[in-house]
Order: sequence, then structure tokens, then C-alpha cells
Amino acid sequence: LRTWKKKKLGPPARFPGPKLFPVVGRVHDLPRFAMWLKLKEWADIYGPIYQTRMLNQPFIIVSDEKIAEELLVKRGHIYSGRPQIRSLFRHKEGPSYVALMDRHDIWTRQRKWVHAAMAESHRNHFYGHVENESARFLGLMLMDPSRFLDYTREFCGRVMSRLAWDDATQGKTNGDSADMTLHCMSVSGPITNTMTPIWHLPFAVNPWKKFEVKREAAQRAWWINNYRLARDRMLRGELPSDTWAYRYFEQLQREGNHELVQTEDQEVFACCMIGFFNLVGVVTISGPLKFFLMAMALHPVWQRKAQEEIDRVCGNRMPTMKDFADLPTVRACLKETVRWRSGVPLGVPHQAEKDDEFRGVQIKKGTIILACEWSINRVESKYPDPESFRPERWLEPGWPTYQEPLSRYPNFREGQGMHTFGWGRRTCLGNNIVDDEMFCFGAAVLWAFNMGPKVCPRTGEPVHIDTQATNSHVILEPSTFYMDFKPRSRERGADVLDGYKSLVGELKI
Ligand code: HEM
Repeated sequence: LRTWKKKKLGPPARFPGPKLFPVVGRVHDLPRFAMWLKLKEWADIYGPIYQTRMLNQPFIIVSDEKIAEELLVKRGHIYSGRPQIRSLFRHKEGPSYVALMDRHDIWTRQRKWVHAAMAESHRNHFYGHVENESARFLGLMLMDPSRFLDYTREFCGRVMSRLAWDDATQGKTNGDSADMTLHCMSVSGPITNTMTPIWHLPFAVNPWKKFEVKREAAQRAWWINNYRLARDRMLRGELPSDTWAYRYFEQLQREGNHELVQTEDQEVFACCMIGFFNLVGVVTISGPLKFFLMAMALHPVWQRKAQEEIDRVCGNRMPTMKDFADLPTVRACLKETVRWRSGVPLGVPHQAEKDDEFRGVQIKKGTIILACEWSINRVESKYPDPESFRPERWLEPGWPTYQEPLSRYPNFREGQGMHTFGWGRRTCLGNNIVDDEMFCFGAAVLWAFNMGPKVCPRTGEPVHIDTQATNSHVILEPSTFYMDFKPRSRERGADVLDGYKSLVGELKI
């Protein structure tokens, strides 16, 4: 009788969504590149929570902060898994990439360790390395401004490698390695991530698997090598105590392991944990910083406002973290950059770890939940005029995102807009360093240079900057674009050069 009654009630409730087709679901008009634009288009039609299917994989797409919170934070015990990425080996099991693991013991141990190491470094504002690398960046920009995109990514890589192993010279490799890993894990990467059955072709005729074997081995060897170099220096008493490697070895020694002897598994666990921590902080920050430079070139009024603020507070010296409270306009321009051009536009997918029911709809174990950051940043009621770059939304009372005191807000650690860093048990572990690094870099560049679009030497016209042209990785960086940097005065140029020269002995330039 019950079954009959159920049948009488009709088909089970479902969220709205685009029409699905047999077998394929809805993949034919879903682009592999800039997929977030299509998801936003669908959100405008189907609302803040809708469902779709790609082949046999069900998806729920959320475009509303409150709903994302209900699902991914309040029900975090259900929705905190990670989906399978076909073209990466064993990422769910670990120990290589903490951000892509399922929730198990290795993930818990790595997450806890990384969280504590980050908190300790943040308490010390990263020991001045962010400021030093900012001064180095300015010096290089004075000599060859056309390489601003490379230098920006290298800056981020150097900060991370200095903190991890005391070896900033690994910064460029760090960026390249991060970029390739992101390529392999993105929908826009190897075709095997979308046409998953091809992944199972025999190894001899499978170029994707062959490539991944090589890539993974090279990355692992690079992490192990740096880890062993740091261990040797630790044993000789030469490793600086402000590195994450030192923190790890010191813990082993405190437990009685004075010679730092480890099994292969223990060593791989540690070198991957520190290696990935180091890797994940490169393009996540360089993408937003490149967009920040772009925004400054395109919005001279905001550039001048921020420069006037810096001149008033810092005069002729380069800004440092000590000026954080006094430079809200700089912080607002940075915060608005990350809203306007999301660093992680699709969000990082969560996966349902068991069956659930939400708002009367059955959600099956394995369903992927995407809290689409691109759409969340475009909710009109919270972010009026969402397509425009409007730093004043963080600075002027009356805007929904305004928060006082301005000596504290906006920032990347707390307050409005923290959805940028994800949800619940999987929230980002890096927002402390994002806060320091973006502030120091942004304030330093504004202090040193006037920025604008590049003028074509042939036509005399400004070279167009396409603000939508980006890579299509999980983490966004703009495609190559051109802009101009000029020292703000002859004296400022000399100050930049002095700052650079003063570091030559100290930094591995
Ligand atoms: C503006 C820069 C950044 C943005 C926008 C960002 C955003 C995110 C997002 C959206 C997630 C996924 C959260 C979720 O699944 O709900 C995440 C995870 C993570 N982030 Fe970041 N991130 C940034 C920078 C960094 C940096 C600099 C580091 C480290 C140095 C870092 C370390 C991590 C780690 C380790 C995870 C994985 C957490 C887990 O899965 O348990 N992030 N980040």
C-alpha cells in the first residue's frame, strides 16, 4: 500500500535545472573553458540552487552564500569529500595534495600541521620575507618592467619557497610546477578529465597516463630533494628556524629522533606535506595580483586615490605591514580585485559522502556540489553593479559590504566576502598569507610606479586589455596582457634601486 501511495505522489522532488538528455545528461553546451560563465547564465535562469548531470555524474550548483553555508558548513559532516580527478594518480588517498584528498587520517594530520605552521608564521608576519621580496620585485621591475607577469608569479613562488625550505631560488620552478599540476587537475586540462573512459586505455597507447607518470615523478623528486637538503642543513645546525622544514624537524627531535631517521613512507608524507603547502601558495596569489595590476592600469582614479593615501602615511619610504591599518583604500582595491575577478571562479568542488535530503530533495552520495564563486560574487543585493570594479563598496557606508572600523576592514582574514576562501571543513588554509602578501605587494607597487595601459608605438593608441581573457584552470590567472610601469619620480626610482641593493647580500637575488 505504501509503495502504491508513493507512486501516486508522482516523481521525486528535484531542483530546477537545464534539460537533461539520455546518457550524456547536459554536456554538449557546457564549455570546457570559462565554464563559470555558463554556470552563471544557468543560475540566472534556474535560480540560486539548481541541478544538472554530466554523463552519469550528478551536480548541484549553488550561487547563493546562505544556501552554500547551509549545505557545506552546517552539513559539513556530509558534504566535505573531494571528487575524483581522472588524470591525477591517487589524489584522494594522498599523501601528495592535501586540498584534493578525501577526509581520512592523512588529510587530518596534514591539515592540522599546515594550519599550525601557517598560524605561527602569520603571528610573525612571515618574518619580513614578504617585504624583502616586494623590494626585490620593485628593483627588477625598474630594470625590466615588460616582464611584470613573470616577476609577479616568481615573487609569490620565492616567498613560499623561502618559508618552506629557505630557498627562494626555487620560486620559478615552484610556479611552473604549480601551473602544470593545475593544468592536469582542471576540466580544461587533459581531455581524460572529461572523456574519462579514455584514461583506461592500455599504458602503451595512453599518452595521458605516460605524461602524468613523468610529471608526478619529477614533482615528487623535486620535493624530496629540497626536503633532504633542508634535513642535512638541520643536522649541521644551518637551517634557519623561520622555515616550515625546521618546524617539522624540530618536532621530530623533540620526540627523541635526533638524527631525523625516517622510513620511506614517513619521509614521503612529510616532503609532500611541505612541498604542496609551498606549491599551493603560488598561483593562488599571483593570479589575483596580476588582476590587481590590470585593475590599476584600467582605473587611474583609484590608483591615484591609493597613491595619495600611501604618500600621506608613508612619505618616501616603502609601505610595510605596519601601515596596514592606515591604508584602507589600498586594501579595498585588493579586496575588490578578488571579487571582480575571482581567483577560484568555480569554487573547489565538494562531494556528498553519503545520501542526504535537502529542502525536500534527495541528494545521492557522490553528488558534486559546486558553490560557484563567480556567481556568488555577482549577487546584486550584496554586490550592486557587480560587473564593475568598485572599491568604494568596501569603503563607504550604505554599501552592503561596508564594515567598520576601516583600520581593520576590508581584509582577507575575516568579515564580508570570506566565501572566496571556501567552506566549512575544507576552508582555505592560506588566507593569512594572502592578507600579508597581497597588501605588501599592492602597496609597494603603488608607492613605486604609475601604471597605465601600454601605448602602441606604431598607432599611438592604448593597447586593449581584455579583462576576460584568462587561463581556464581551477585557479585563475589572466592571459598575457600589456601595461606600462613608470617610476613615480626620479627620486622614487633611486629609492627603489637603493632598496634592491640593500638586499643583495641578504637575499638569494
Ligand atoms: C587569494 C588566494 C586564495 C584563494 C582565493 C583560495 C581559495 C581557496 C578555496 C576556494 C579553497 C577550497 C575550499 C573548499 O573546498 O571549500 C582552498 C583550499 C585550500 N587552500 Fe586556498 N586560496 C588562496 C590562497 C591559498 C594559499 C596562499 C595557500 C597556502 C599557502 C592556500 C592553501 C589552501 C589549502 C591547503 C587548501 C585545501 C584545504 C582542504 O582541502 O582541506 N590557499 N583555497
